[in-house]
Amino acid sequence: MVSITNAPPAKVLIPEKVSPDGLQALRDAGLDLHEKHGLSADELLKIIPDYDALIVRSETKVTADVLNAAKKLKVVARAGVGVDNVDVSAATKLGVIVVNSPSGNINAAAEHTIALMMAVARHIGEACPSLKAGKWERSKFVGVELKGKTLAIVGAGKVGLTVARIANGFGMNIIAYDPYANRALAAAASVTLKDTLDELLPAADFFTIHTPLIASTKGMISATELAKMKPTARILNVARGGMIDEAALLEALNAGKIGGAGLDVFASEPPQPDSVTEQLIRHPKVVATPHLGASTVEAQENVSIDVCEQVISILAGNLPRSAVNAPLILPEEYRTLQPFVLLVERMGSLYTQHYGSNLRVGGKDFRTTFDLTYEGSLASLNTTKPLFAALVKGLLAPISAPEDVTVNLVNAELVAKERGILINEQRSRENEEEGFSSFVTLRARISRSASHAREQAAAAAAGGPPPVRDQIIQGYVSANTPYISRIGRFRADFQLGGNLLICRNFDSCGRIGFVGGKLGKANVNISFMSVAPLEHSAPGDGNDEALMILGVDKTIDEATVQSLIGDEGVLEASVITL
Ligand SMILES: NC(=O)c1ccc[n+]([C@@H]2O[C@H](COP(=O)([O-])OP(=O)(O)OC[C@H]3O[C@@H](n4cnc5c(N)ncnc54)[C@H](O)[C@@H]3O)[C@@H](O)[C@H]2O)c1
Ligand SMILES: O=C(O)[C@H](O)COP(=O)(O)O
Repeated sequence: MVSITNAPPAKVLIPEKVSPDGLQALRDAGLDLHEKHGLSADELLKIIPDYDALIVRSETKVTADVLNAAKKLKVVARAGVGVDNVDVSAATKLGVIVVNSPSGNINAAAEHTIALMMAVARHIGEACPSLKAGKWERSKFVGVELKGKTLAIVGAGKVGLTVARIANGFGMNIIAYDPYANRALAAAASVTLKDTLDELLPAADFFTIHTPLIASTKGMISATELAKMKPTARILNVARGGMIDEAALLEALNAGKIGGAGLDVFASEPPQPDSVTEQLIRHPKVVATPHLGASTVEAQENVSIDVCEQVISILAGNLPRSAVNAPLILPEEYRTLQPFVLLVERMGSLYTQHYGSNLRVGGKDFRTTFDLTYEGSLASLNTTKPLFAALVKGLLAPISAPEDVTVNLVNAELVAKERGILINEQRSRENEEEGFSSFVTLRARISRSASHAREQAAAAAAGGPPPVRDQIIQGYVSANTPYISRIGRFRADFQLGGNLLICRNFDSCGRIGFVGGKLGKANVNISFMSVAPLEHSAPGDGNDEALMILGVDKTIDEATVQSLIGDEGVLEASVITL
C-alpha cells in the first residue's frame, strides 16, 4: 500500500490503452485508477490538476501546458521507450519525474525485424494481396533464403543483438558496426564486429539498423551508402525514422540498385499524404508496417508492469529504475556534490565524443575499461555513487537517445554492466592536506580489443616495448564550474561546457589563424581559445605538438571539420557538445 495515512489514495490517470497487468499492481498498492480513454487535449487540461500520476503510450501529448496545469503531478510514465510526446524539459523544471520502459519491448522489436526480413525475402507483402485479389502468381514471387546470407547490423545493442541471436538460427553470417558495442556480448551472439560502416555496406545481403536517432545516426544511410550496397541487398528499419534518407532509398529501389526494404518506422508518422514517405510505403518492393515493433501482447504486458512498478515506487517516495530525467543526487547531497557530478558527467561525455569521434568512418579508439580517481577533498567523500552514475551517464549520453538509456543512482551499475563498461574507482589522498582543489582523473585503459592485439603484435615484431596508450582526461571544479586540466598528453586549462572544437596540431606559426579563418567562413563565432602544450616538453626539444581548444557558438558541421585537416591545418579535430 502506498498510502498508509488517512489521506485519500493517490490518483492515477490512464488516458490510453495500457495492458491491465501493471494496472492491477497499482490497484493492489491501493491507488485510485481512472482509465479515461480518448480524452481531447482540452479535457486532459481540465482534469489533470486532480492527478498524482499519469500513464501514457505515444498518443497523449503531455505538453508544457498540461504539466503546468497539473498541480499535484509527481510522475508521467510512458509505457514504452520513446518520450517524444512528453515535454521532458518542462517536466524537469516542474520536478515531475518522467519514467519509461527501455527494455520491455526489445524482444518484440527484434522479432518484428525478423518478420520484415522474411517478408521481404519471400515477397509476402505483394504475394498476399495478389492472392486475395484472385490471382495465382507463383513465378512472379520467387524469393531468396536467409541461410548462408550475410546480415549486417548497425547498432549492436539490446535489439540488434537479439536480432543477431535469432538470425543465428537461420544459419546467417552476422557482421555488425557499433564502435561502442559490448564486445563480449557481441561475440557471444556470434557477431563479427567491423571497424567501419563502409565494411558492412558491400557485404550485406540484409542490412538492419538498430541505433538511436541521434546526431551521428541521422541520415546515416544516404545515396552514398546505398550506392555501395549490392543491388540485391534488402534494408530493414525497426528503430526510428530519420536514419535512412527516404528519398534516396526510393530512388535506389526505382533504379533497381537496392533489392527491397522492410520498414516499420518513418521520417514522419503517420506519413503526410503524397509525401516521399507515402511513396516509399506504397512501393512494391517495400513491406511496411505502422510502427508495430512493440505491439505484442507480451511487450505491452512488460512495459505496463515495468512503468506501473515505477509509479508505485515514486508515489511511495522512492527512486525509480528508469527515470528519463531523475537527478543523480539526493537533495541533501546537492550543494557539495552537484559541481562534481556535472564535472564527471561532462568528462564522460567529452571522452566519448573526443576519443570515439569520427563515427561514420569508425570510432577512433573508444574503450570501456576506466579508472576514475578522486584526489583532494573528494577522496574523503562517504559515497561516490553519484559520481559513478554521472560517469556512466556521460559516457553513454552522446551515443544514446535520452529515452533509450536512463542512468540514475538505482541502475547505474546495471547499465554499465550491460554495456560492458568497467569502472574502477580509486581515492588518492596526495593533495588533501594542502586544501588543494579536488581533481578527478579518468583513465581509459586498453582492453583486449582486436586493434590492441594488432598493435601489440606489431610492436613485438619490431622488437620494441609494448605500446602504452592509456587515454587520460583530468578535471577540477573552481567556483562551481568544471574545468579540464589534462587531455591525453596535453596540459590544458579550459572551462568544460557548451560547444567545443578540439584540434591536435603541430605547434607552429599560422595554425590558429588558419583554423580561425575557416571557422569565420563557416559563420562560426569563437568565444575563447586555449592552447594546451605537451605535458613534458621544452622549447626546441622536438616535441612540437599542441592541442588547440576553441569555444564556439554552435556545433560545427562535418565538412568544415574536414576542411581543417591537412598540411596547412591540423592533424585531428573533434567537435564536442556538452
Ligand atoms: N519500432 C519499435 O516499436 C521499437 C521498439 C523498441 C525499440 N525501438 C528502437 O530501436 C532502437 C534500438 O534500441 P535498443 O534498445 O537496442 O538501444 P540500445 O541503446 O540498447 O542499442 C543501441 C546501440 O546503438 C549503438 N550506436 C550508437 N550510436 C551509433 C553509431 N553512430 N553507429 C553505430 N552504432 C551506434 C550503441 O552503441 C548501442 O549499442 C532505438 O532507436 C529504439 O528507440 C523501436
Ligand atoms: O518507443 C517505443 O517504445 C516504441 O517505438 C513503441 O512505441 P508505442 O508504444 O507507441 O508502440
